[in-house]
Order: sequence, then C-alpha cells, then structure tokens
Amino acid sequence: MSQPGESEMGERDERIERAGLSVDRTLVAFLEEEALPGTGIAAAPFWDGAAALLARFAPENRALLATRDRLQAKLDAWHAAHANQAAGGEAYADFLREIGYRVPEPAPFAIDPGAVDAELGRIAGPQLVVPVLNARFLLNAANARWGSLYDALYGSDAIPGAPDGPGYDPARGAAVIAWAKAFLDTAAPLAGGQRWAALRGAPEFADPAQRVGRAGETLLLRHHGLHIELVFDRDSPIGRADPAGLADVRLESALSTIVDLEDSVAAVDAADKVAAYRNWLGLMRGTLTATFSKDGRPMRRALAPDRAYLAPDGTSFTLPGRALLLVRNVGHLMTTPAVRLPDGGEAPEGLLDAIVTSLIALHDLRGAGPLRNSRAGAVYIVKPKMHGPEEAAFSNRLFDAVEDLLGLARHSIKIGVMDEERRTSVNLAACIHAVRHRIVFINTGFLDRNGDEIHSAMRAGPVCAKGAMKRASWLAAYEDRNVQIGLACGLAGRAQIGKGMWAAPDRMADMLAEKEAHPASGASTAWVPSPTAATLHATHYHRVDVAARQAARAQEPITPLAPLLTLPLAPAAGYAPAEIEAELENNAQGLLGYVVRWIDQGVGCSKVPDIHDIGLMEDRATLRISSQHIANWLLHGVVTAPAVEAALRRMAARVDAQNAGDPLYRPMGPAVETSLAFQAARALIFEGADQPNGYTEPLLHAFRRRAKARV
Ligand SMILES: CC(=O)SCCNC(=O)CCNC(=O)[C@H](O)C(C)(C)COP(=O)(O)OP(=O)(O)OC[C@H]1O[C@@H](n2cnc3c(N)ncnc32)[C@H](O)[C@@H]1OP(=O)(O)O
Ligand SMILES: O=CC(=O)O
Ligand SMILES: [Mg+2]
Repeated sequence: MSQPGESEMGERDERIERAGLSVDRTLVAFLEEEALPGTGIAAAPFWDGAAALLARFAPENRALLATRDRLQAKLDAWHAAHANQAAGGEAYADFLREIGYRVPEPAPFAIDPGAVDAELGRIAGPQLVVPVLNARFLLNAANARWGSLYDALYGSDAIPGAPDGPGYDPARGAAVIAWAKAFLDTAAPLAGGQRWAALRGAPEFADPAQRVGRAGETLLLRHHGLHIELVFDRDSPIGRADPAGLADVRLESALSTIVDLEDSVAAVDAADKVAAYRNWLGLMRGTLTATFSKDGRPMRRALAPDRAYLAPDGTSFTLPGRALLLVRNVGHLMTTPAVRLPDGGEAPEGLLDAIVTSLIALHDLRGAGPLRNSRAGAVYIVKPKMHGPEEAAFSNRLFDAVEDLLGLARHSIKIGVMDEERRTSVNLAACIHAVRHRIVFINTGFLDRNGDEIHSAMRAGPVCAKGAMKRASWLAAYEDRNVQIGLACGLAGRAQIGKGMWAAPDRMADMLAEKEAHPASGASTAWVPSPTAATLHATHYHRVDVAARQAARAQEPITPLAPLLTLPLAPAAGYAPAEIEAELENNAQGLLGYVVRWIDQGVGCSKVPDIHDIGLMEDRATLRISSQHIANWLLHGVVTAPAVEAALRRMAARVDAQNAGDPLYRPMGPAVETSLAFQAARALIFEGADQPNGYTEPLLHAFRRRAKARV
C-alpha cells in the first residue's frame, strides 16, 4: 500500500488519464479494447461512472479500515489488562458490546436473494476453488462439473491398501470397481436388493424414477439432486471385462467453482491484475483455452460443452457441462497501483475488482458467447475478509453502485459472505441481514478465521499449539453457529451454507473418511482443492441427505456466544521444549515453502510439504496462521528471536532441498541476507504482531514488487 502522491519510479510514463483517474496503460487497453466491447457500455461513461464510484467509496473504505485498527487497539488494551485470561465471560462480552465490536441482533428475518441458480440455491454438492492466474487449472476447474469416479479412485490414495503396480494394475482396478459398485448400492440401489457387484445384465432400479435419461448406452440417474452417468460400453477394456459391461461411473462433481482473485494468487500490480481479469473474461465469454505439454504430449484445453440426453419419454434435454462459476474478489484491505485517485493515492483494490469482474460478467449475462454460466442471470461475487455488519453493508451499497454503473437490475450481483473474521462470526446474523437481498452463501473460511483468532488474542497471552487449536471451543462454536444461524436466516433452499477447504490435496482416503462430516453438519457445500477431490467428495452428498440434516438442525437452539469468545490460550503449564521446537519448525517450514514461491515466482497457492512430508495446500490464509502463530509466541517469550532466526535458516535449507528440481527456484540458504523471499518471511514474523489484523498481503505485496523490479 502506498500513500497519496507516492508514485513509483517510471510509473508516470505508463499511465493514462481517464475521468481524473491516473490509470495504468495495460488496464486501460484491456478495458477499452477487450472488456467493454460487446457489453453495450462505451468507454467514456464507464470511466466517468467508475471515477464517481471510487470517489464515493474510497474514503468510506479507508474509514472502515481505521475502525478495524481502533477495535484491535481496544482488544489489545483489554487483553493487556487481563493477561492470560481465556475471556468468554459476561464482562468480556459486555466490553465487546461497549466498544461496538458486538452489535444488536436483528429481529428474525429470512433472506430474499431473488433468482439464484440451482447449484447454489437448491442442490447440495462440492465447491471447487481455483487460482485465477493459471488458465490450465482454471479450465480444468470449470470442467470439473463431471468427473470419473473410476479415475478419481484409481489415481489417488482413496482406497487404503489398494495394490499399485506399474502400468495398469488389474488388482487395483478391481478394488476401484468394487468400491464404486458398493457406492452405487447406496446411491442407485437395484431392484430386489440385488448388489451391483452381482449384476450381469441390464440394471433394474429399486426406484425406476432415478433413471432420468440416456445418451447412447450411457444411463443418466439422479439422486439427492445430483446426477450420475453409468457408462456401459462392452467395447472398452474395462467394460469388456465387467460382467455388466460397466466401463465407468461419472459423477456430477463440482457444482460450483470459485475463480479466485484473492488468497491463492499473487497479484501486486496492473500487469498481474489484467492477467487475472483477462482469464475471467475468457471464462465469461466462453473462449478461454490453454495449450501446454503433459507427459511429453502437447495438449489444448477448452471449456466443456453442455451434455445432451434423451428423457424416458423421448424428449431431448441438456445438463450443464461446467461448474457454475463464482469469482472471489479481494477484501477491503489492499489498494492497487493499477488506478490512482485524483489525490495520487492508490485505489482500493476491492472496489476495482467489484467494477471490473462485474463488467466482465456482462458478457455472460448478454448471452453473446457460445456458453452460458448463470442461467438465472446473476453475477456471483464472493467477498472475503469482511469484519462485521458495517463492512457487509458497505459491500451491499458498493454492489448497488456497480449495478447502477453497468445498467444491471438491482441485486443481480449476488454475494457470497466468507465468515472468516471474528467480528463477522460474532455478528453473523447482522452480517447476513445487511446483504439479505443478494446473499447466496455463507462459508466458514476456517483458515483465515484461525489467523484472525490468533491476532485478536495477540496480547492476551501465548496461544495454544496449532494441533490443539483444532479442538478449541471457539472453533466448534464457530462451525455450529454458522450452520444454525444460516438456517435461522432462511438459507436452506435459497443459498449455500458452506464449509472450508480440505487442505491436504494428496490425502484422499483421509478426506473420504473425514469430509462426510460437512454435509452431515447440514452444510450444503464444502470446499475442495482439486477436481479429483470434488468427485470423491460428491459421494458424500449421495450418502447424506443434506435437506434432512438441515431440517433436523433447524430445531437446535443456537450455540451461545460464550464458547465462541473463549480464547485459545496455551495451557498454564506451557509446552515442553521439544514440542515448542517442533511447532516452530513446522510453522517456519510451511511459511518459507510458501513465501519463497510467492515472492520469487509469483505463485499464490502451493503444495508445500510439512514437517512430516505431507503436502499441504498453502495460501495466504495458512500463511496468516503460521506467521501470526510464531509472532504470538515471540511476543510472549515462548520462543526467542535468535531461536526463530535459527529455525528460519534451518528450514530455508530444507525448503531449498525440497525445491532442488525446480529450474526457476532461487535458493534462500546460501544468501539469506539478499534473498527477498527470506526477508519477507522474517518480516512476516518479526513485524507480524503489528500487521493489520495479522494479514500478510501488505508485506507480501511490498516484497513481491521489489522482486519484480529486480528481474
Ligand atoms: C483458505 C483458502 O482461501 S482456500 C482457497 C484457495 N486455495 C485454492 O484455490 C487451492 C486450489 N488448488 C490448487 O491450487 C492446487 O491443487 C495446489 C496448489 C494445492 C496443488 O497443485 P499441484 O501440486 O500442481 O497439483 P497436482 O500436481 O497434485 O495436480 C495437478 C493437476 O490437477 C489439476 N488441479 C489441481 N488443482 C486444481 C484446481 N484447484 N482446479 C482445477 N484443476 C486443478 C491441474 O489442472 C493438474 O491437472 P492437469 O495436469 O491435467 O492440468
Ligand atoms: O478462505 C478460506 C479460508 O479458510 O480462509
Ligand atoms: Mg480466507
């Protein structure tokens, strides 16, 4: 973030004036030559409107950030005066009310978001997230609406103990087929209690209404609102060997996909922002393609078409071939040098994202391209990291203004609210109320939420180890209250109640064992990191009847605030030196492994091995946790500065070794004093306690800009 008037070297030549704004040339060219044409909006009124919107909302945006700082300062002071108290009691709750951190509950209400696509409003199923800057992944994610269950099982560790010989292993294949047929016994039972494994001829279903169509020899079934394709093909190697001729089971998998401009990308300047916007434009126009080489073979990937079937009465129909796409904008914190305001200061990045991603979605709404995203005529924006109802109301008014700028009907821009900051969890009903006419989801972004929990409690004392945090009372209360409050606000059947990311992309057996808890909790969706995970997680929505779970949970009283407000402090006896060392090293390794690719290569989401060599998805939210955790232990003397420095150096060598095969990798170990990545990691820890709400973006952006300037 830079201050008004603080223009970067050489930046002036690269800029063009538009309606009093100083705009990077790349962005001007993109908007005027690529994004605006075809929308019916001319450049001049667009810039006039954008400038007016920025003038109106930028000061308010700044004021909201000042409120965050003011409230955090009050928390810090309270905690300093009540050191090592886990809080949660009446006095603490009253204090939060007095300082305006807690606001009155709204009277009972039900959300009313208008026309919403069924994937968000009515059908329960997985939600995939994908970084916007990677077109190859992006296309894969859009096409992840359908996935082969056989491939997902065969290509992952999903079946514990399945043999895995070189080439195609028939024993492994048999284990996959057995697993899938046992799954079909639940999702598509056969008449007379026959088992799928025993089927020899054509299937007869216990409920014939499940069979809703066919395409050639492929049968289309529906169960819990989700479709299943049974591919019968006796000409294929698998079908030929199968007594029933079943060659594959394809599941409707990622019902929706979030295209992420936020925590999984490194976008620090106009060039990065334009690359991100251009990919979103390619999706909204249906024209995005990617060419790459895989296993030595050239490949071209494009968006999948819709799928055609014949209904039992002979009429033809189609089903979506692609996930319903949402776009995650950045939050209210950062500013961008892509646009400078008349006072010379950078424009709030969230405002620019709202304008540009909505403008781009007009291409879909106008229906000019070959494919359609929203059949309901909506634009879906996920808004992360909002703190409390005032910020939600700000987003609501911002979206009103964007609708006016683009000539969109009121509330056609929908919002997904990430419940991932403590002040939002505490005031969740009021937050939902603030956006009740456009809300399409709430989601427990538990990773950021952990980071905010640590930062909120920064001065209260040392927090518990990360493993213990998973069992902390605040976390259970947060997850429970999110579902309970969502149901009380009428989200069932109208909007998603979502659960967070499965952050171990290679541990699919564990995911299969654990993530059924998400639909079982009444959540209608949960995040997955990959298409394979989407297909496997889809099986959970066949096993669990989410509507029934929601109806049951709607009867529960809402969990009180006290456990939510109980701080996750370390046990009074503290931890043994070996535990402290292991915790520090694990945090330092994940942090460095992520930061080095962010700073040196601009990669915003990575799979980084933890100390047990398990590859974990790391993004800015997990970085927020690890950096805040070390910063907290440093502040309270659990670890010393020299110990942190030594751990960082040891882990730098380990991370260097892990990346030895990457030709683009720049090792940190040999030159920690000149490695910008190492310095960024250091700053994230040693300046961590003072970062706004513990966010990592300000430091990451500053160091990445320096790294880009250096090459
Ligand atoms: C707290 C939060 O905010 S969570 C939300 C942000 N996080 C995310 O969005 C995570 C998304 N996931 C990812 O980015 C990746 O899966 C990572 C970084 C975790 C792992 O990436 P990699 O190590 O490259 O994955 P891996 O080698 O196992 O698999 C790559 C293959 O899977 C595909 N793939 C992996 N993740 C995704 C995805 N999210 N969407 C689409 N395709 C994906 C790739 O396209 C590739 O297939 P291809 O060769 O046919 O193109
Ligand atoms: O955005 C998701 C999170 O867990 O944070
Ligand atoms: Mg988050």
